[in-house]
Amino acid sequence: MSGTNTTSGATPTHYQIAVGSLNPVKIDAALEGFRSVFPGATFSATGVLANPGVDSQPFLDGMALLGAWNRAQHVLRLCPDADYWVGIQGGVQWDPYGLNTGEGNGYSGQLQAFSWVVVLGGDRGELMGKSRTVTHYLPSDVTDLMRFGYDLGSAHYRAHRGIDYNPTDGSVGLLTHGIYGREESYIHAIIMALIPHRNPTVAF
Ligand SMILES: O=c1[nH]c(=O)c2ncn([C@@H]3O[C@H](COP(=O)(O)OP(=O)(O)OP(=O)(O)O)[C@@H](O)[C@H]3O)c2[nH]1
Repeated sequence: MSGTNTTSGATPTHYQIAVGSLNPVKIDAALEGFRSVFPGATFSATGVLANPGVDSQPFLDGMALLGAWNRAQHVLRLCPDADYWVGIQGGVQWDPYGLNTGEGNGYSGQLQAFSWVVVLGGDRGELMGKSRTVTHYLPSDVTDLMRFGYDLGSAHYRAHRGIDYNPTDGSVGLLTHGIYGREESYIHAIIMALIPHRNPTVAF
């Protein structure tokens, strides 16, 4: 923590956020999320290469959560002087519900896409908040490519021959025609993951 707490016009408290990624979308989203939850403070965010410890495109909800947690833990070790440590990990999962087939077989053949966010705080990262972004379903051509090992970004790029695919907006930005971008999805999940930090006397 590198500022002074204030009640009367003095410098607002400044906090350092360490984000376990070099991806500017994730770093900017973390900054924006913290600023909206703690409007009386100032923040700066640094991206650090962190090891997710899972596949680059995990195919399971729990593995994406583990990736986000591993990133946050790694950046905590790399940047112990920061005030908050953030891990964000994208993932996909086969939709387990099968409603589109009507067969009740528990498997729809559709892929869901989402990301997990983990935010650590406290003196040694002992306070944890986590949340998942919104979920969207992937087109079948993208899904087919992912069956063959393409990650989400590359599958979109190949399915659309690069046209319209912009990694900053991501899959969600392309499919919503820009109404809802990747950064926005991360910001909303950061805000949710900050609930325990915003309510530090409440047990979760
Ligand atoms: O959360 C997402 N929302 C989207 O709309 C989206 N569109 C594409 N991707 C891709 O999902 C993969 C794993 O994501 P990811 O968390 O590993 O991110 P990343 O590889 O971009 O960054 P990083 O690993 O350097 O931190 C990467 O291939 C991303 O390009 C998205 N992820």
